[in-house]
Amino acid sequence: MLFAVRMQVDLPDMDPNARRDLLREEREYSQELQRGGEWVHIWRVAGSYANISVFDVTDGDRLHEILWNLPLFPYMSIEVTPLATHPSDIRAG
Ligand SMILES: O=C(O)CC1=CCC(=O)O1
Repeated sequence: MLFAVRMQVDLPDMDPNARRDLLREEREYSQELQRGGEWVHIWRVAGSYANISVFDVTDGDRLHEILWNLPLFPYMSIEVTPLATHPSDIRAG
């Protein structure tokens, strides 16, 4: 199942080393899922500390598990949009 996910990040003031470590953990976690094929796209939302990502996962439970375990999850607002095939998509056959 494909899902589009918008993640808005709102980090509180924190120790600079803790912030650096947190962002490194987030990048490593995200890149591992990208290499595994479940995190298909990640795009920065221009002008905002947010991203729009596309996930290809078995079901909503798996997406929830991925999002819940994001190191930045406590500092994010997340919107999930399930995706379906568009009838005008020339690749859909
Ligand atoms: O910077 C962001 O948009 C938050 C984020 C999610 C995965 C990642 O590597 O950064």
